[in-house]
Amino acid sequence: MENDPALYIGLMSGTSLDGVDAALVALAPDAPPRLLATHADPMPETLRGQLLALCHADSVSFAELAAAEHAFCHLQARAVTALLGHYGIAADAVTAVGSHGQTVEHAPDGHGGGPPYTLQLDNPSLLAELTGCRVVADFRRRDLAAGGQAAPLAPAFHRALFHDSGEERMVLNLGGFANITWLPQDGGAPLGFDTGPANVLLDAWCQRHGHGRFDEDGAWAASGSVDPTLLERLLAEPFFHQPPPRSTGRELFHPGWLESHLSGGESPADVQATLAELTAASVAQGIGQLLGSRPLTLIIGGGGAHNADLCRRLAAHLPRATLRSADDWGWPADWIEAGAFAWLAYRRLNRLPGNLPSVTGAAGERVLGGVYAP
Ligand SMILES: Nc1ncnc2c1ncn2[C@@H]1O[C@H](COP(=O)(O)OP(=O)(O)OP(=O)(O)O)[C@@H](O)[C@H]1O
Ligand SMILES: CC(=O)N[C@H]1[C@@H]2OC[C@@H](O2)[C@@H](O)[C@@H]1O[C@H](C)C(=O)O
Repeated sequence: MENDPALYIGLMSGTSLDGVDAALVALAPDAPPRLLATHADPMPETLRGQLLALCHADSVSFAELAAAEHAFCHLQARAVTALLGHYGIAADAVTAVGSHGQTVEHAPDGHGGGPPYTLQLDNPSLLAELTGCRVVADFRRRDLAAGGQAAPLAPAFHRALFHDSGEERMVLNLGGFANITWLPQDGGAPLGFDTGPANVLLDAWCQRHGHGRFDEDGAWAASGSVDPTLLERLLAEPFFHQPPPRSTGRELFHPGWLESHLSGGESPADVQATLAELTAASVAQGIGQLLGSRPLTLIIGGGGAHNADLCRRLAAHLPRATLRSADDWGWPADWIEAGAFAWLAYRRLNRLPGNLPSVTGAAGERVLGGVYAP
C-alpha cells in the first residue's frame, strides 16, 4: 500500500570510534519516524587503531587509507546483515541504507588557507555489493559545497522527532563531541552548533590512566576536583567563543591539545573532573548564547546521557532547564544519530532537503547524498 511506512537502515559510527550502530527505522510522509530494531557492532581494536592513526596523520599512504576503508565497510556490512538476519527481514524489503561513514578529518573552514573539506571514510559501492541493499552516502559534502559547515546534520532530524509547540526544547548530543539544537516553540528555524568536546577527551584521559575505555557513570571524574586555573585555560580556546555556524572535531580537540594546557602538577582525577566540567560549561555557554536563561526542556542523547556525573554538572550550570533523556520520548538516547542517517536517506530518495541552513550556514536547503543501486 502506498501509505505503508518504508524501511530504512541508518548506519553511524561516531567520533568516539566505539563501534558501528545500525538502526532500522520506519518512515512515512505523515507519521513521525519509528525505531523498529537496532544492532551495534563494537569497533575491533585493530580497526580502531587504524582509524585513530588516520585521524592524527600528517601524511598517509593510499594503501593505509584503502585498508581501513575496506575493513570499516566490512564491519558496516556485518552490522546490516546481523540486523536483517536477527529480525528476519530480506535485504530487498529495505528501501535504503543511509551510511554516514567514518569521519577522519573535518576542516569546514579549510586548513592552512586551503579549501574547505570534510572526510568521511566510506565505500558505499562495496556496501551495496555486500548487503544487497541500495545505499545512500556522502551526506555532508553537498552542504559544504553550498558554503555550509557540513555539520551538525542531526538537527533536522531532532526537529522531526522532538519539536513541540508547547515548550522551548533544546536537544543535546553528548557523543565524542557535543552539539545542541534549539527547536523554537513558535516553529521558527532551528538553531544549533557543535559546542566542543564531550567524551572524546574524557575517554582518552581515562584510557591513558588505565581506568578503562570510558569513565563509567563519570565515577572517576566525580572523585576529583575541578582545577579552576586549568578550566580557565581550556575555556580560553577561541573555538568556544566563535559565533555560529561552527563545528569541530579531533583535529582541534585531541589529547595533544589537552597536554599543551597542563602544567604537569595536576592529579589525573582532577584533570578528569576538569574535562567533565569543560563539557558542561561549554554546553551551558552554547545554550545561553541561543536562549539566554529562559526555561527550557533539555533532551539529552548520545552516550554521555549515561554519564551521571556529567548530567549533574549540566544541571548545576542550567538551573532553569529540565533535563530529560531522549528515552522518555520512546527513542533511546543511543540511537538518535543512527536514526538520523536512516531519515536522511529517506529525505534523499524523496528529493527532500536534509540540511538546515540556519544551522550549517549553507546558502540554502539542499538534497544531501548520493545513491548507490543495490
Ligand atoms: N555508562 C556510561 N558512563 C559514562 N560514559 C558513557 C557511558 N556509556 C557511554 N558513555 C560514553 O559515550 C561514548 C559514546 O557515545 P556516542 O556513541 O554517542 O558517541 P559517538 O556517536 O561516537 O560520537 P559523535 O556524536 O561525536 O559522533 C563512549 O565513548 C563513552 O564515553
Ligand atoms: C564531522 C562530523 O562527523 N561531525 C560529527 C561529530 O559528532 C558530533 C558532532 O561532531 C556533529 O557535528 C557530527 O555528527 C552528527 C551526527 C551531526 O552531524 O549532527
